[in-house]
Amino acid sequence: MAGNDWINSYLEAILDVGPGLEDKKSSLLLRERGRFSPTRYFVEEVITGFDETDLHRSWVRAQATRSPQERNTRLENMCWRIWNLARQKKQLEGEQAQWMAKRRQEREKGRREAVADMSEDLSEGEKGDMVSDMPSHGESTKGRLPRISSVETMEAWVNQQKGKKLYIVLISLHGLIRGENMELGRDSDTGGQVKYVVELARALGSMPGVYRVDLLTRQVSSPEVDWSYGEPTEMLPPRSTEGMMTEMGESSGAYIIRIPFGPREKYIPKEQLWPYIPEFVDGALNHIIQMSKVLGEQIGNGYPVWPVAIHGHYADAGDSAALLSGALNVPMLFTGHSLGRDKLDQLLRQGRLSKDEINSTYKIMRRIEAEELTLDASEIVITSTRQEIDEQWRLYDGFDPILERKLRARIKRNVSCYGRFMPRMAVIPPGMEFHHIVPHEGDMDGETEGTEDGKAPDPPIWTEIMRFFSNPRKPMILALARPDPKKNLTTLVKAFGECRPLRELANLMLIMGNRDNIDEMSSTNSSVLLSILKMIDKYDLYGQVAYPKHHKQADVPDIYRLAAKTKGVFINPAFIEPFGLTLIEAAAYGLPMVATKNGGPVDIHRVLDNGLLVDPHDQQAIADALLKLVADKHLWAKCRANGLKNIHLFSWPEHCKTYLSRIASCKPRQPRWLRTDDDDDENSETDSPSDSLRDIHDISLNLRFSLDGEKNDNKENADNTLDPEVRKSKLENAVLSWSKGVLKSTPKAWSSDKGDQNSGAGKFPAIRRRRHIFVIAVDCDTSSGLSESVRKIFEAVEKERAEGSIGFILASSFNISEVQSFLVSEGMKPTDFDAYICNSGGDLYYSSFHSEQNPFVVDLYYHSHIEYRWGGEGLRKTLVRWAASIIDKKGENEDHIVVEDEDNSADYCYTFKVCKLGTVPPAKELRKLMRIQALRCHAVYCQNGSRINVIPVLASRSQALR
Ligand SMILES: O=c1ccn([C@@H]2O[C@H](COP(=O)(O)OP(=O)(O)O[C@H]3O[C@H](CO)[C@@H](O)[C@H](O)[C@H]3O)[C@@H](O)[C@H]2O)c(=O)[nH]1
Ligand SMILES: O=P(O)(O)OC[C@H]1O[C@](O)(CO)[C@@H](O)[C@@H]1O
Repeated sequence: MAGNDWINSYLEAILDVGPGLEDKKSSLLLRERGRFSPTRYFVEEVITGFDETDLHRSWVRAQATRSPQERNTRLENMCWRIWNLARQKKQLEGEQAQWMAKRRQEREKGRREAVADMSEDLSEGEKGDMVSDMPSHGESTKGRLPRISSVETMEAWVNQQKGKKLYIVLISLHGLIRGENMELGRDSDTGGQVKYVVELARALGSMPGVYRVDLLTRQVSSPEVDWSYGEPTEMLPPRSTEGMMTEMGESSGAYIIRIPFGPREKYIPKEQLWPYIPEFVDGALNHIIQMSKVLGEQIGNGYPVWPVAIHGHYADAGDSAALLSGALNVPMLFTGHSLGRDKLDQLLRQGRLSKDEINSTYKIMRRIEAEELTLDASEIVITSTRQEIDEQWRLYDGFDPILERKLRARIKRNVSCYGRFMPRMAVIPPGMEFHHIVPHEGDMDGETEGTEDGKAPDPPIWTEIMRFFSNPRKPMILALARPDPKKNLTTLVKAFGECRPLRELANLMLIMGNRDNIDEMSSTNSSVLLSILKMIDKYDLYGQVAYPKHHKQADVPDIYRLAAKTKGVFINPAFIEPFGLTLIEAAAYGLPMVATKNGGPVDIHRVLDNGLLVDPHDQQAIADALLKLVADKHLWAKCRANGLKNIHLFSWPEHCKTYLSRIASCKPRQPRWLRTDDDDDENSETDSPSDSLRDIHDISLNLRFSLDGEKNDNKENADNTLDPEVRKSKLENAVLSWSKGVLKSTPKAWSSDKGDQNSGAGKFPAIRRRRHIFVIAVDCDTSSGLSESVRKIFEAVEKERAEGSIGFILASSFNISEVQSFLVSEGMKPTDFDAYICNSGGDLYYSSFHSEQNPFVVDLYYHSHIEYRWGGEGLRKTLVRWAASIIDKKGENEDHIVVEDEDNSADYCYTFKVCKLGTVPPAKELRKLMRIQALRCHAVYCQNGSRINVIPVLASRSQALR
C-alpha cells in the first residue's frame, strides 16, 4: 500500500491548503487558466503519479472512516473527485489513443487506395526519398539556408516578370492591426501574427516587381479601442534602412485596408468572428474588384490587374481566402501561425477539459474544418518551420507528406494523379526589421548609460524596469510574451523562485503585455497574472522580479538591450511555440536564449546555435539551463556571438524572394469575365465587367439570406444605415449597371445557344427592370414541396412580380432537366426566374426569352471558377467505390444503401441516391475519406437526405451568387 501512503499524504496536504477543489467549476477554470496553486500541484501529483485503483481505494477508505467531522467529509468528497478526475483523464487518454490508431488505419487505407489507383506507373521518385525543393532551416546545415538558393529562381522570375507588376492580397481577419506602435500583447489575439503580417506586407510592397500589397483586416470602430483601428485605409510607408527599399520605383506600396463586418462598434475576440466571415468576403470582394480596376488604369493599360495571389493568415482568414480565391479564380496561399489540431491535442492531453468544453470555449472544430478547407483550396501553404509540417499539418485529413511526395513526383513526370491534389508546403521562416537595431558598441561595458557628459540618457523604460530591482545590475533573465497559459510563464517563475543560486545570481524581467487593471483583462490573461503575483509573494521575490504594467512597441528594442547589457538571457518556456518571433528578436540584440524544445525554436536553434533548448514541463531543467548560461561567461559570449553572426538569415527581403519565387510557380489564374475584350463595343456606354461583378456583389449584400447553412445574422449591414430611399435607388442602379455589364461582357462565352450568341442584349431583358431579386433556396425531396414554397412567394409579391420590379433566382439541388420538368409540371415558364443555380451550386443558368427549344443559357465562365481541383473521373471512381462499401446487412442479404445516379449526374456534380434514409454515414465522414485520398470536393446531402451531390470544393449555392 506504498502508493496509498503517498496519496494520503498528498490528500492531507490538499486539505491543509484549504477549500477550492470542491467547487468543480472554479477548479476547472483555475486549471485551465494555468494559475499555480499548491492544491493544483498536489492534485496533479496524485492524478499523474498513481494508479486509478489506488485512488479508488483511498476513496473507499475515506468513506469507511467517515465521521461527522467537517475535515473527514471534505476528505471523502475530495477522494471521490480525484478518483473521478483520474478516471476521466484515463478515459480521454484512451479515446485519444484510439483516435490515433483509427486515424493511422484510415490514412494507410486511403494511401493504399490512392496508390492502387495510380499503380500502373509508380516511379522511382514516388518510392524514393523526398524530392525536396522546400527551403527549410530543418534541412539546412547551419549557416547555409537553402532558401538563399531561391535567389536565382527569383532573379529569373523577376526577369520574366519585367514589365509586369504584381498586386498581392494578404488577409489577417481579427483587426487591431496598425503600422506603427502596434499593441502587441494587448490581449490573446494581438501578438506575433500582427507583427508578422504588417512586416510581410511592408517588405513585399518594397520588392521589385510588386506594385501593390493590400493587407485586409477587420475595421473596428469602437470606443473600446483606439480610433486608428477604425480608419478604412492606412499606408505602410517603407522602412528606409538595411537596403530593404532599393528600387521602390513606381510601386504604389503596401496598405492596411479595414473592412467593416461583424457587430458594429464592438471589438470581439477571434473565436466569435466565424459567423461573420461571409460578410467579410463580400466586403473584401468589393474592395479587390475596385482596386483591380484602379490598378488597371494605373498600370494595366485599362485592363484590370487582378491579385496574383490571395494569402490568408490563421484559420479564419484561410476560410475567407478560400471563398475569395474561388469567387475570383486566383491562387490562394495560407499561413497557419498556430494550428487548431495541435491546440486541441495539447488541451486534451492535459486532461483538464472535455472535448465539448474545449469546443465551446475555442470553437475548435470550426477552426479545424477551416484549416482543412485551406488544404483543399490552397496552392501553397507557407510554414515557418519544418516541425509545423511534420508534426502539425500531418494531423490533418487533407495532408499526408507521403502522398504529397508521390503526387509531386508524378506531376514532375507529367503523369496523371487521377484527380488528386495536395497543396505545396514551403518552409519560409519570417524575417526581422533591422532598421531599429542600431549597433550600440558600448552596450556591453556600460558606456552608453546616461551620464552628465553628453552621452544619451537611458531609455525611459529602463527606469521603469529598474525600479523593481534591489540590484538592477545583476544579469536579467527576460521573458516577453502575452500572458497566455500556453506561454507557460508560471513554470518559469516557479523555476526561478525555487532555485536559490539563480535568484542570487540574476533578476527576472517579465514583460507580459500591457494592463491598466488586472480585473479588466480577459479572464484567461488575468488568471496568469494573478498566479504570477501570488508566486512572487509566496517565494518572496520582491526586488528580484520586474513586471511593468506598460510598454510601447518602441520600448521593446530597449528592453532586449537592457537584458543584453546586464549579460542576461532571453527565455521562452512555452509548452509549444509554432515559431517564436521573440527568439530572433532577442538574438538580434545579442541576447542568448533558453527556449522550449517544442516547435519552432528547434529550427531557430539549428540556424543560430545561440543557446539551450529545454523541456518546458521540466522546471528543474529550466532553472539549470538558465543558471548554466548566465554563470558560464564563456558559453554566454559564444551564444551571443553566434546569434549576432547568423541573425541576418532571418530577413524579410530573403523571405520575400523565396515567397515570390513560390508564387511564380503557381499556375496563373484570373477571373474569366476578363476574356471578352474582343466582344467589347468601344462605343458602348456600359460599365466594365468588373463593375458588373461589383454590382452583383452589391445586390447580394442587399439580399442577405441563408444558404448552405451560412446563417447571416448580421443585421447591421453597412447599407442598412442608409436612408431607405437612398438604398432603393442604389440597388436599382446596381441592378441596372449589373445587367449592362453582364450584357456587355457575355455573349459568346456563356451562351450555349450559338445562333443567339450575338444578340446578348436581347437575352436578359428582365434583369434590367428588377429593383429587387428574391433568391429561393429551398431544399425539398419532392417537387411538390418546392412548388408550394415558390407559389407562396410569388403570391406574396404578386404585384411587383407582374410589374417586373422583382426578379427571382432559383437555387436548388436539382439539375436543369429536373428544373425544366418542375416548371412544366407547375405550368411555369423558364422566364419566371432570371437565373437558376442548379446541382447545389455546380451549375449556373440564365433564362432566355429567345429560344423555345433552348430556354436556359449555361454560364460557362462559372465553370472556370469552380473547376479548380475538381477530381473528375478519379474522384467519381473513388466515390463509386465508397458507395459500394456502404452496405445494410440483414442476415445473408446485403443491400446497397448508396448508389450512383448517373442519369442525374453532371460534369460538375456527381449524384448519388440514398436508398435507405438515416443509414448513411454523416457528410463529414465522406469529406474525411475524400481528403485522406487527396480528393478535393464538397459533398452535399440534399433533398431531405435522399440524394448526395458531390460538387467542386469551391462551388456552392452561395458562391454561385457571389
Ligand atoms: O508584451 C508583449 C508581448 C509580445 N510582444 C511582441 O509580440 C510578438 C510575439 O510574437 P511571438 O513570440 O512569435 O508569439 P505569438 O504572439 O504567440 O505569435 C504567433 O505567431 C507568430 C508569427 O507567426 C509565431 O512566431 C508564434 O510562434 C505564434 O504563436 C513579438 O514581436 C514580441 O516582441 C510585445 O511587444 N509585447
Ligand atoms: O492560441 P491560438 O488560437 O492558437 O492562437 C494564437 C494566435 O493568436 C495570436 O497569438 C495573436 O495574434 C497569433 O499570433 C496566433 O496566430
